[in-house]
Amino acid sequence: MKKQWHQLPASSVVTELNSDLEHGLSSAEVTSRLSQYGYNELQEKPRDPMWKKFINQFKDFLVLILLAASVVSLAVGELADSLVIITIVMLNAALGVFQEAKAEKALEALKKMSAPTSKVIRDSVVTTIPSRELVPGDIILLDAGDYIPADVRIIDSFNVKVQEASLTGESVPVEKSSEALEGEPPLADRHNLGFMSTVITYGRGKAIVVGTAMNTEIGKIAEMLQTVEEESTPLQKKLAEFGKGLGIACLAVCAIIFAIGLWKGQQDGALAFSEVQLLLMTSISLAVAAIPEGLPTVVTIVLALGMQRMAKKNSIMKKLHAVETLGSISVICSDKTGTLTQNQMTVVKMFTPAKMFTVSGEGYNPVGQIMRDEQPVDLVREPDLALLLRGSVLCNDAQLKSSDADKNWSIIGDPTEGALVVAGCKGGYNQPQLTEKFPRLQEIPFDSGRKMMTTLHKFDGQLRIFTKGAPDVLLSRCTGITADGTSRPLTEKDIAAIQEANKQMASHALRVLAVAYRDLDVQPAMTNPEEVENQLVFIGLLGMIDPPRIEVKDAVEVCKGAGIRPVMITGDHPDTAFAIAKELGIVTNSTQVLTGKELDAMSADEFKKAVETTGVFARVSPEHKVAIVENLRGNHHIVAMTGDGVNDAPALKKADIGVAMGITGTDVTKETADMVVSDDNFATIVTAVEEGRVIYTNIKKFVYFLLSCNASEVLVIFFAILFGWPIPLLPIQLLWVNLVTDAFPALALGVEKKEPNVMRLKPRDPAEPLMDKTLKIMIGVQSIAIAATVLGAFQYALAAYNGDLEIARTFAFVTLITTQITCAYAARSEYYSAFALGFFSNKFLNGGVALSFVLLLLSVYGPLHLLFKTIEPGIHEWPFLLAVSVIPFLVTEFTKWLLHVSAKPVQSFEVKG
Ligand SMILES: Nc1ncnc2c1ncn2[C@@H]1O[C@H](COP(=O)(O)OP(=O)(O)OP(=O)(O)O)[C@@H](O)[C@H]1O
Ligand SMILES: [Ca+2]
Repeated sequence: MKKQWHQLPASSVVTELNSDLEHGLSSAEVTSRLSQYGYNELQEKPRDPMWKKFINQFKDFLVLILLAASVVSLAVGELADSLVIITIVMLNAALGVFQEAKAEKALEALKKMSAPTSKVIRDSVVTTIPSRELVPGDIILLDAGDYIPADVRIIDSFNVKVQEASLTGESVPVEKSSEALEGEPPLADRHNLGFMSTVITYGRGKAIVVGTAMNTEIGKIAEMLQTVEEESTPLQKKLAEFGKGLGIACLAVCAIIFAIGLWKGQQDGALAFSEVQLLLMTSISLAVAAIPEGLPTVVTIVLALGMQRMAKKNSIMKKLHAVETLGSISVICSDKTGTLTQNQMTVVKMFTPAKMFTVSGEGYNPVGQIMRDEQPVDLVREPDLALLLRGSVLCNDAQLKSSDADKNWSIIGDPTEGALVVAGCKGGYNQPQLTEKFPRLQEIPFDSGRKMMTTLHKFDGQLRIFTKGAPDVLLSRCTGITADGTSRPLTEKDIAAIQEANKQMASHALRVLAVAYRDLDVQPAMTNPEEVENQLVFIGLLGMIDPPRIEVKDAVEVCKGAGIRPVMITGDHPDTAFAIAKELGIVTNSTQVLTGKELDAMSADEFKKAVETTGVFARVSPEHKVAIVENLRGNHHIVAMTGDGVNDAPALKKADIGVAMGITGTDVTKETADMVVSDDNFATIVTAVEEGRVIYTNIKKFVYFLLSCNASEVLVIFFAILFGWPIPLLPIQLLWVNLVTDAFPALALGVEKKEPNVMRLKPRDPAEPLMDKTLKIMIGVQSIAIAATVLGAFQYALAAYNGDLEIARTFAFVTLITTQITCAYAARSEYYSAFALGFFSNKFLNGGVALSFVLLLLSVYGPLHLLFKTIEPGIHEWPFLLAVSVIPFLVTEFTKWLLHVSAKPVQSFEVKG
């Protein structure tokens, strides 16, 4: 029998799969394998087909009644009427399907955007590709924090530990190795295999893909991945509930209208069957028109469109609800490195016992000089400096690259480490040569809890480890210090001098790393960092500059104006952090800085108070981040928290909005996060908050518009019946109004541009109801104004045209549509008048209004006017019709002005701390 992957040595697996450890697969080979094996994705359940979606639209009870009623009228001979009603209902359903499909598509597109990626060797180079493009035989690199993207056979493992709970249920990470195994151990014990969708929690390694897609262990179990239902957002839930209540109220009102109508009719003598029928159809049509059943779908569309806009501005929202929450954010906790700073490190200072050196040069370009007292140094005379450079180049996973022709230097890996490689180059140490001369035997990878990294080398015929890390941590592990090429015990005086040098660099905003070494007689296991990173000999310090991002300063300013407190959280030294935070305007005073140690010493109460006034948390570990989020939330803040490292996931999960970094972030943080910032930039988060606020107010706008339009329709019929007037609008006319105004102008309001004061208001309280007092007043005023105008026009026409009902209904019909579409302009802002916003600044609204107007003309002119039972208004009627159409708009604008004047002026909020 053919041997299984775990039974073969790694090298045989590579040969078996026709791959190459160094060069990986070629593009041509990948193409052919892709067509053979297909994409590396688990199958999803197919979505509902169009026709099913269409049918679903008719699940609404009322619509069914309406259809039934039309069929009945069809039977009794009202042919044209019933057909028109049925057609309108179909159009409505089609619109519903269209909206749903649009929402679905937008969500789909976003899901693709945040798809996982893998680092793979192809055509001899390391590239990052979407994991779905992996094929068997691909050589991939494994890193802590990544998902294993397919089933793989481990080739190299540097302490790779994998959490396989999703497959085996075992929550303790398993250590992986490359050794071949005998027999048929259970999955959980196949230590040389990695399984799709499990998480690397620690270490680094290399592996070869042996199975993809449904051909993986998880694929075998899952068979078919259920499409994850997008959970409704709080707003959608609120709206759905609200809509239900509104629906019941509408039904009640329509029933009352029907009852009053019957009663009034009875008083005027017996009602004819056709009159009862009209009354019934009117009540049902009114209910159908007035119940805003499409509201949740429109909200989804607006949210999804908003997500697409945000994606163009580098923030990828992973969950719909996050778009809403963004608008309420009151604290943004941000990493320093890369988010507030450029993450373009350059070593500018070096320190070896009692000596300070400066380094010239820019960025990753390895051209520059190491100087002391303005004189270039000779490394032969500075053995400690030479060792410092070699140690920092060897204990390093970054690589320096140049795209030869234009001498554009870049690094692969961690920028901090990249800076060290560059510094090494400036001192004449070429990294590849150095690593060949002193090969790495083992390593303990960096982690932000330990704040150190260690590698073991064969160094001039002996075993030597190099450790680099945060100076304060490293120094506490040192017992010796270098002294002109040899070493001696570390003294208190040495420590003071090192700390002084460290402080000096840090206060100039430099990030400082320390390097140390230790010689060993036997090769240690390197599994327990405590045992190895000990009794070290201090070599020196390297200070590197990481300039703040320029745009962040403005973003911080915007935050403060918007009642949002920016907070820096960093693993770096407090002095470095303070220097940068001060430059960015996050803090002004060093009393606003706290360290992880200080946090540890606090009582729960002190901690809770401290988070209110602290602008910088330095030297913190991922556990501190969790505690900071918890306390801020305990103080009723809505918190956004950024993270990139393996251990940041818990903090991201705890935050109201977890923000993962697109460039430096690990798979796990991206998976946990609600939002991924693709350019790692703090300013992008602020832009997203702004967008979140805009989206929320836009939703408010169209809810307001839709409800006041629908309410006005109910009021028109209600009062007409109450006063014993003829019914001013026919069922088909009501349904048509609903179709014409609900769809286009309302949607256009959902994509309004931002109002000038969005970022000058306080964050919205998430408990605040969508329908606040202002909105309720506005809906009341506007719907009454529309209803009064329509009824006025109806009565005027009755009087002016000798009680001709058809003319009067046409007047009511035209006025209802025109008043509603002019009111859409008033709905564009709660604060600003339509005149201030300008009438042409929302082209979608203008388009929607124009379309509505064309549909209106179609229903009063030409062949359709017969179906809608309207007369064709003449040139003499239009001046009146157009003049009255602006009345409700003006009334609304006036009310807005009154409310605006009486309300507190829009202001800037001073932020504590
Ligand atoms: N590759 C590395 N090797 C050794 N030590 C490192 C390495 N990277 C960082 N350090 C040290 O560990 C400390 C903490 O690093 P960590 O990545 O947790 O936070 P940070 O990058 O400084 O800040 P932020 O949390 O804002 O990104 C650093 O200040 C530095 O002293
Ligand atoms: Ca970091």
